[in-house]
Amino acid sequence: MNSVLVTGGAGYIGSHTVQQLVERGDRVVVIDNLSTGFREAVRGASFVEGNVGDIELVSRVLEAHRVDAVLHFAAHTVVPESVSDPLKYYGNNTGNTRNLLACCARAGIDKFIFSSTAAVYGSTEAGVADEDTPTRPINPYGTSKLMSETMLRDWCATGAMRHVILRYFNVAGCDPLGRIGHSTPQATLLIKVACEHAVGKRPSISIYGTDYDTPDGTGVRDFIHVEDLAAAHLRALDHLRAGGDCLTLNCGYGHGYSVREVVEAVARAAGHRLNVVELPRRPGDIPKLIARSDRLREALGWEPCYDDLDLIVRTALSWEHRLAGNSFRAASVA
Ligand SMILES: NC(=O)c1ccc[n+]([C@@H]2O[C@H](COP(=O)([O-])OP(=O)(O)OC[C@H]3O[C@@H](n4cnc5c(N)ncnc54)[C@H](O)[C@@H]3O)[C@@H](O)[C@H]2O)c1
Ligand SMILES: O=c1ccn([C@@H]2O[C@H](COP(=O)(O)OP(=O)(O)O[C@H]3O[C@H](CO)[C@H](O)[C@H](O)[C@H]3O)[C@@H](O)[C@H]2O)c(=O)[nH]1
Repeated sequence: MNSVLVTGGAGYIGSHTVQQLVERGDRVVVIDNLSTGFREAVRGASFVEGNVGDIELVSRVLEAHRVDAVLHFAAHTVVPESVSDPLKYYGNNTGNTRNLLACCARAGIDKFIFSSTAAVYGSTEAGVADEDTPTRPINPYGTSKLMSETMLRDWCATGAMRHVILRYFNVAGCDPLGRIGHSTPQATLLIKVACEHAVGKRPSISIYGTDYDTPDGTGVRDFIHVEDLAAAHLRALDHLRAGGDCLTLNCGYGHGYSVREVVEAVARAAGHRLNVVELPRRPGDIPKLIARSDRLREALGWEPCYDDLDLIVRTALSWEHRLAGNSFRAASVA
């Protein structure tokens, strides 16, 4: 039986996808250097610790596990860090993706699913993006991902490979059964940070900017539950295995919530007030970004199961309690 290679499978989104693949009976091998991932998050799959840019190592794994498709999650993901250290991002996100593609070429692998980001769009006029919206990233993280997209399309144009590029919007929430979650150290993402405050790991939650041209003055984002996003990867894999064409797809629900609404949802889930500090806008933030995600639904037959802010927040908070060693309602959050 062939295997799927999942790079970055010990990380937040990769581990949820590995779990779904394993649960439905796919054979999976993970390569992860554990720079931000966790060995114990990889359950039921083979695990190889190493760098996805290491051509010899990756080539050995592709051959030994008879890999027929690659899901490429491994990357650095912190936007402000990409501004202060852009070469780190071009090296890991773009350079290492090039090496991985070279290994696939050598091994004759013809199916590739790539973790891209809504950050490739930058600031859009109406705060909404479909896949044909011009890509104008405003930070090196977004550019490093866009460069990988271009490289992948160019390689696929030779006929050697077919791809699905998934552009994730704001990913949040955790496995509703509490087996794995979002453990990234020094997290900066809103729902994770707010939940860390709710369990007492941080003294407050900051709202960056209350003067945007949005209904309540705070930023608006399209939050997608990690389980729905993982499910989109499985459908993308099936699409490629069935001989489907190359696709670029937004991954979001098509509607958004404001930062203030998110903070209120976390307070509701926690059952107590939060210490909210209102601060000026965070440099580089855009007011609003919502996905048009009709193409994902039409091309892959994907339908969300967790499109509910309170549910997203409850699963995230439940995991945060587990990390903090508190008792929690893991099995009942869904
Ligand atoms: N979290 C989000 O909201 C979001 C949004 C858009 C896109 N993405 C993309 O999704 C993917 C996964 O992100 P995540 O949130 O799960 O982050 P994460 O940091 O939890 O996962 C990344 C994983 O890749 C591993 N890794 C990094 N560089 C590696 C290398 N050179 N070799 C081997 N392993 C390496 C890390 O150890 C980690 O396990 C990334 O490509 C990211 O750019 C995430
Ligand atoms: O402590 C916080 C954290 C965030 N925010 C606000 O919450 C919103 C969302 O911010 P996040 O940092 O959670 O997410 P971003 O929208 O900045 O970016 C995320 O989603 C992008 C896609 O849209 C990229 O994929 C990127 O990798 C990922 O960091 C923004 O208005 C931000 O200012 C706060 O007010 N306080």
